[in-house]
Amino acid sequence: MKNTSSGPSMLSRAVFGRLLLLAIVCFSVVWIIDYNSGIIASFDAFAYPICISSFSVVYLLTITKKAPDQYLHLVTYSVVAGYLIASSIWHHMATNGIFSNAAQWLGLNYVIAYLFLEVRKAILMTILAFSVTVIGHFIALIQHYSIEDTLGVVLNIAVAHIVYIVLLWTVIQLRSSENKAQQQVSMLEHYAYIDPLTRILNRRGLEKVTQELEQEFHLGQQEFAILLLDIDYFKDINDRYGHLKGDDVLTNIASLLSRKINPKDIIGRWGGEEFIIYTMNQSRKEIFDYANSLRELVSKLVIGGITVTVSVGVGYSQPDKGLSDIFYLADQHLYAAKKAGRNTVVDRISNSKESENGKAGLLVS
Ligand SMILES: Nc1nc2c(ncn2[C@@H]2O[C@H](COP(=O)(O)OP(=O)(O)OP(=O)(O)O)[C@@H](O)[C@H]2O)c(=O)[nH]1
Repeated sequence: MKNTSSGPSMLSRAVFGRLLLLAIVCFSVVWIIDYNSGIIASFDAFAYPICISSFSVVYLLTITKKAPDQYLHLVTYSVVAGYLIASSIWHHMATNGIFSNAAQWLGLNYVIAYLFLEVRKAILMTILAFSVTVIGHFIALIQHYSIEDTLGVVLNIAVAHIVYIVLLWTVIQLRSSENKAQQQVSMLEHYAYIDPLTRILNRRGLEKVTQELEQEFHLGQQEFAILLLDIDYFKDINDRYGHLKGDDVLTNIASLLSRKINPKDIIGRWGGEEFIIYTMNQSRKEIFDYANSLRELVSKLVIGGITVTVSVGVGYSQPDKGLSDIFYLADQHLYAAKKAGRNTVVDRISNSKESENGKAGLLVS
C-alpha cells in the first residue's frame, strides 16, 4: 500500500497530453492577443515561445513514449512554475514595484505541483517555489519601497501561499485516508472470499461469483458449465495418514487445478473435499474432454507418496435452466460418478451403461 509521502502522480498519460495541448493553445492565444494589441511585455515576448516550444517537445515525447512520464511531468512543472514566478518578479521590477496581474497566477504553482508530481517531489517543489516566490518578490519590491512596506506585501503573499499549500495538503491527506480505508475494505473482502487452506475461492466467494454469473447467464451473454470435483475416499486418507496429510492433499489438488484450468475459468472450494470449476464458452464435447483431462492430471499427482483420484460431475448451461438447476445436475452427475466406481466423469445420466471403469465415461442409470 502506498502512503501519501511516496504516492505516484495520479495523472494518466492521456490526461497529461490533453493538459499539454491546453497549455500550448492558451499560451499561443495569449501571445497572439498580447502581440496584436501591442501590450506584450519584453519578458513575455521572450518567454511565451520558450514555454510553447517546451510544451510541444514534452507533448511529442509523451505521445511517442520516448521518456519516462515522471521526468516529463517534472520538466512541465518546472517550465510552468519557472515562468509564473519569473514573470511576476519581472513585472514587479519593470513597473517600479506596482502590483502586477502576473502575481495572481502564482497559486497555480502549488496546484500543478500536486497534479503533476508524486507527493514527495510535490512537497519539495512546493517549498522551492514558495521560497523563490517570497525571496524574489522581496528583492523586486525592496528596490522601490521601505523595508516595512516591502515586508507587508511579501508577508501578505507568503500567508496567502501558505493557505494554498495547507488547503491542498489537507485535500491530499483526506484523499489518502479515503484510499487507505477503501484498500482495507477490499483486503477484508478478499480474505472473506478466500479459503485460508487452499487459497482459492471459498464457498462465500463462489456464491458471489455465482450471483454475478447468474446475471450474465440471464442476459444470455455467457455459456458455461459447472464441474463438481470430489476427492475419492478422502476419509480413508485422513484416517490412514492423519488430517495434516489430508490438508496437504487438498492444497496440492487445489494448486494443480488452479494452474491447469483455462485462464478465464473460476475455481473454488465448495467445502470439505469438494471443488467447483466454472468453465466458459466451450462446446459440450470440449468441456467433457477438459473435465476428463483434469481428472487424469489429479490421478497422476503424487503427494508425499500418496495418490488420489477425483470423481467429476458436469452440468452444462441451458437457456431454460437457472444456475441452481445446473448445479443440481452437476451434483446428480457427481453422485452417479461415485456410484459408477469413482475416478470418472459423468455429464449425463442415461440408461445405457457404457462405463469404462477407472476412465472417463458417460454413465449410468
Ligand atoms: N484433512 C481435512 N479433511 C477434511 C477437511 N474438510 C473435510 N474433511 C474430511 O473429508 C472427509 C470426507 O469424507 P466423506 O464425505 O465420507 O467422503 P469420502 O471419504 O471422500 O468418500 P467419497 O466421497 O464417497 O469417495 C471427512 O473425513 C472430513 O473430515 C479439511 O479441511 N481437511
